Amino acid sequence: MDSDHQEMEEEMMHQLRSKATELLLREEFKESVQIYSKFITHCQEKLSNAQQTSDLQKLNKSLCLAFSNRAEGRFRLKEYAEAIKDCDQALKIDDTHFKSLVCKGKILLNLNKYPMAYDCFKNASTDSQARGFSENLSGYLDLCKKFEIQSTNGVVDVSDWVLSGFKGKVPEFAEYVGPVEIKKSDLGGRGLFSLKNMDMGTIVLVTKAIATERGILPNDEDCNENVQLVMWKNFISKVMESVKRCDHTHHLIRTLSTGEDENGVEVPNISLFRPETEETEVLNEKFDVDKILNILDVNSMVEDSVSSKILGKNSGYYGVGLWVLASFINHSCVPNARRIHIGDHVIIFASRDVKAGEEITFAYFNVLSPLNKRRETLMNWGFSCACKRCKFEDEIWSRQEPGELEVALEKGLLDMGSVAFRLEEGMKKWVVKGREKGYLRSSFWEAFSRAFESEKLTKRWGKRIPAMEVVVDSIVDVVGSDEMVLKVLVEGLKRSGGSSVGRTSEMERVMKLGRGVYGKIVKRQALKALLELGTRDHS
Ligand SMILES: C[S@@+](CC[C@H](N)C(=O)[O-])C[C@H]1O[C@@H](n2cnc3c(N)ncnc32)[C@H](O)[C@@H]1O
Repeated sequence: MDSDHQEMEEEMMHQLRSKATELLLREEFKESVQIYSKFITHCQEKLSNAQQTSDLQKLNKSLCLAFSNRAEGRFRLKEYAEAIKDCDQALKIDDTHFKSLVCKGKILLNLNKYPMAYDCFKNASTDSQARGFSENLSGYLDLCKKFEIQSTNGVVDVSDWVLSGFKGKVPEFAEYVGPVEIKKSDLGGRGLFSLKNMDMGTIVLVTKAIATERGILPNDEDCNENVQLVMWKNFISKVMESVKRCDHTHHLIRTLSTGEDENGVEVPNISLFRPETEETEVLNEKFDVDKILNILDVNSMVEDSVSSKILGKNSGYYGVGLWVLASFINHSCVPNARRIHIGDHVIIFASRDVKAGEEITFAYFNVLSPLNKRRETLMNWGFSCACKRCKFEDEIWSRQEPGELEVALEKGLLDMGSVAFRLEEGMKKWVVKGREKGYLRSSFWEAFSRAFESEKLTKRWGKRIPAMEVVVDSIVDVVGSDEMVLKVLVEGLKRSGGSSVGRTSEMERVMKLGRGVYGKIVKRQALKALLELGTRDHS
């Protein structure tokens, strides 16, 4: 090659490298990655023809840096698998390359590979460049350790964030999969089952969304619908992007139900979802848009009311997302778990004591409502509920009176104390006993709550219907803790004043219920703050 040609080529490589770096700094990652790819191809060609050791060294150095920078660009584009490959290429040239070690650490942290990420940051920290590094390496090392512990014991504590009034960065969590397995469920398709006894508030799993879309909904109903539609479209695009970017995400999403042939579906092994599991390479799974749309239809979740109304968010807030493992949890009108959304994570926890072998379920909607109302709501979900409460109530509703009471409740035909009283009398006649009383009291909770909240109704019906504590305990025993029940209890406690002995036990009941509503994510003081916010917000 003549020297003119060589000079021209060197100039062209110099231009490419400068442009790619400039684009990276300007955070135009897609374009930067494209130009780095061109540069890398040229560099590799030159390398294969290079003879002199000094040329080889110079080219290898440039190539190493280019791989490392392309990895950074791909990392920022969330193309994690490709970004890791680039880091490995750079580290093959120089196994102590500082930038590549840090970048690989950050990618592994995002992929929930905490011990491997720790090793990368540890190796990087021994490099002389570590001292001048703007990002805090020891912070990353601490985070890896913290997440590793969290991913094994499932302990999450957001007390400081709650007590600060939700100021600062929204907490981040490690992925955690508790003692659970996926099995066929009597409710429909597959479900998540507990392998151990868990007490109220115990965290079952913590998992990050594949994608979310959030916004504030306007008050106007028509506008509101349009905004929701746009958000839904954006959400779908985000999911599709994630699927295209990552084969593993695609593979996980494809394990979810499309709503068809629920009984013929495969039961995936829970280890597929554990953060410590090595990802097996899944190649060439067909990208089927219709299938993914069906999956999103069945499995997307709207962020629930407690999280959206209380945890530092505005009213009118609306969030939709896809959390893959949580999507295996079936609905039940006798749920034993609840969810709370913080940032992109969903935390699932027991809302009452759960026995080993029990299916973990949560309520997809408000189950403190009567049978026909629940059925109406379920029409939007496209399935009919096969839970034991629905089966039991189906039989009870075959009599005339429960249906009439439901209409009276809905249309306000009777005063609410009267509805509660008639229900209690009816339960004697229909020989409803034990926990099943809790089913029906849950169905007519609105009548009870309004009777307990009104001085006039309490005066009139107080002696003829069971005490608030009795009703609350029987409801919590079957449907777990619920924020609406909690609110009535807290308000009652505030109203009553009562003797200090009585107050202590009532306070304990409130705190226990609070544990079931918020889970073990906060210590006592922060739980009290949440209880205060919860009652203010729902009033
Ligand atoms: C988010 S998925 C839950 C996991 C699903 N069973 C699976 O196998 O992937 C929701 C679907 O599960 C089924 N399902 C959930 N709860 C149910 C219930 N209580 N009764 C009947 N089917 C239920 C319905 O088909 C529903 O569309």
